[in-house]
Amino acid sequence: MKLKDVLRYCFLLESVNESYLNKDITTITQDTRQVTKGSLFIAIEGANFDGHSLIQEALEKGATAVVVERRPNDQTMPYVLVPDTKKALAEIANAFYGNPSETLNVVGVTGTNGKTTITHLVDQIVDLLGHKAGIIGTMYNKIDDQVLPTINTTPDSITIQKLLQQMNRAGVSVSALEVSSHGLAQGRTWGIDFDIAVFTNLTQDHLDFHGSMEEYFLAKSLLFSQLGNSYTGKRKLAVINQDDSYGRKLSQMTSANVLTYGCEGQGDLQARRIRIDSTGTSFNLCFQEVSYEVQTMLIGEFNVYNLLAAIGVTIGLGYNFEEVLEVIPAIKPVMGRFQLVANAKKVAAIVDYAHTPDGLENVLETAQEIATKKIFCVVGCGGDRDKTKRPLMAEIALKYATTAIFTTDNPRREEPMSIVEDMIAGTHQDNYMIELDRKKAIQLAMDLAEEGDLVLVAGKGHETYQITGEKTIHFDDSEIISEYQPSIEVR
Ligand SMILES: CC(=O)N[C@H]1[C@@H](OP(=O)(O)OP(=O)(O)OC[C@H]2O[C@@H](n3ccc(=O)[nH]c3=O)[C@H](O)[C@@H]2O)O[C@H](CO)[C@@H](O)[C@@H]1O[C@H](C)C(=O)N[C@@H](C)C(=O)N[C@H](CCC(=O)O)C(=O)O
Ligand SMILES: Nc1ncnc2c1ncn2[C@@H]1O[C@H](COP(=O)(O)OP(=O)(O)OP(=O)(O)O)[C@@H](O)[C@H]1O
Ligand SMILES: N[C@H](CCC[C@H](N)C(=O)O)C(=O)O
Ligand SMILES: [Mg+2]
Repeated sequence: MKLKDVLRYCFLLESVNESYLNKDITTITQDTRQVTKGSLFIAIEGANFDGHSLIQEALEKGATAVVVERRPNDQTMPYVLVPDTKKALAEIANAFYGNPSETLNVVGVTGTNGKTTITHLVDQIVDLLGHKAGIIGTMYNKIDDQVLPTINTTPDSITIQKLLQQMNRAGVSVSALEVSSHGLAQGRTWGIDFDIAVFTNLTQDHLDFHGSMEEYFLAKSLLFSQLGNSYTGKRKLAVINQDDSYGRKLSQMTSANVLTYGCEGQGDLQARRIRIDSTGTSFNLCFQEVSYEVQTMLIGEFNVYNLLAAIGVTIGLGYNFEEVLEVIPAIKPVMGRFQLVANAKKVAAIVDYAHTPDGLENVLETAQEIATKKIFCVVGCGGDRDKTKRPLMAEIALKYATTAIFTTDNPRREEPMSIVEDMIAGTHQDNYMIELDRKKAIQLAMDLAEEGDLVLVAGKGHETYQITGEKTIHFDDSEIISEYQPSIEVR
């Protein structure tokens, strides 16, 4: 593709001369390590590196031109000056991969908790109705049945646009994207023509990155500014949790049409009479003054919210409402989200990805509804992440659990014991134990649990690894539970 075509969606402050604009671009990249002959290199200022300091290296490796937001000292080099290279990266990726979101139905899901669950619910509904779906998110990226590994929940713009192009080529009709606040703040989703945007909730997380809840909310709200309105010919819909105060604010802020949902008596889609047991959840769904009985294998009120959001998305997609309701009982729970794991002790053992105060509270509330006796909660907090959520998570564990066992999550570059110390700092309760070895902590909870008790292992859900320092080892909470053998003697 010619450079001028690659740049067609960009706002250029200064461009290289005509002869360069007609040169062929073989690849686009923001990483000098991936530059080959004919690449277009886009300089990004990141947390560790400033790509602008690497433009000479990119040219030496054969880049045809570089895209910058600061004019280089050597103005004879082939450069393109733009106001914002992160935005330009997204626009360039969009052009290079053929503007795939124009033809795909793209659903963006944002909020503190529920993104992975909702994208998987949408994926399953679309699939059960006989269409092809794709996912970009925390656990993996998925193009119809093809599963690809991922690093970020919301990848960089080039990866996203490439995946969307592959989805288009594979005949996917609906692509469900998890849109993280980091992704929004770093402009990874600019250039995507979203059709539907979902807001789940906003509670404390990532304050290390955003600084305050206001900034965090502002980042989340960018998805809804980007959604635009319906005057472009495409149907645009914002699906918003009406029970969340930030959700109510967003409804006022977006220029798109809004469909609200909730469980507290407000919203276009409402769940009433929610009943929860260890096999699933049932509720009455009220929509346009008609009430429908819904049954799902998913457990917990928080999952009712997730299901309402997914149903809202299908309304936005124009699917037949009754047909959607018919497939709901067939939807399978999402891996690592209130996942019941069979075990030799025959106790209710649950693995869940709750890694925020609100997530943990929701899950423990649900646990309380199905537990008949004691609750043991194994939980830790991630290293190199928001420290202020640590004591809040410990407090919640201590409030709901008979005994909490504090352990490691992914300590990353932090000292495991100091993370636990942050968790218990200030607590006056003593119903906890500390076992830093997560495997031993899970086994300890299983040892202590008796018939009728419940063990909740929180924080890592589907993860199959543990990161300590620079080392990543295989680690799987559910594997430890299912392989657990009761010892004769209780430790
Ligand atoms: C702090 C953060 O968000 N970092 C993200 C960011 O990387 P960065 O800013 O550190 O980049 P950098 O290393 O400073 O490099 C700057 C630029 O120089 C380039 N470079 C660098 C070195 C070199 O030799 N040559 C070169 O060209 C890089 O390619 C880059 O373009 O941009 C990268 C590309 O988009 C991301 O992969 C990376 O995510 C890291 C891995 C990460 O852990 N991020 C987490 C915090 C995150 O984003 N999490 C959210 C989910 C959160 C949630 O639960 O909601 C997510 O969406 O994953
Ligand atoms: N709607 C919800 N409201 C509150 N808590 C929820 C909700 N849905 C899920 N949770 C809790 O949050 C955890 C994470 O859920 P999920 O993976 O769907 O969220 P996410 O937004 O994708 O998280 P991440 O930001 O890590 O990608 C679940 O394991 C559960 O404990
Ligand atoms: N997307 C979240 C996931 C946290 C999961 C938890 N297990 C941890 O490692 O802290 C984050 O990166 O903050
Ligand atoms: Mg997720």
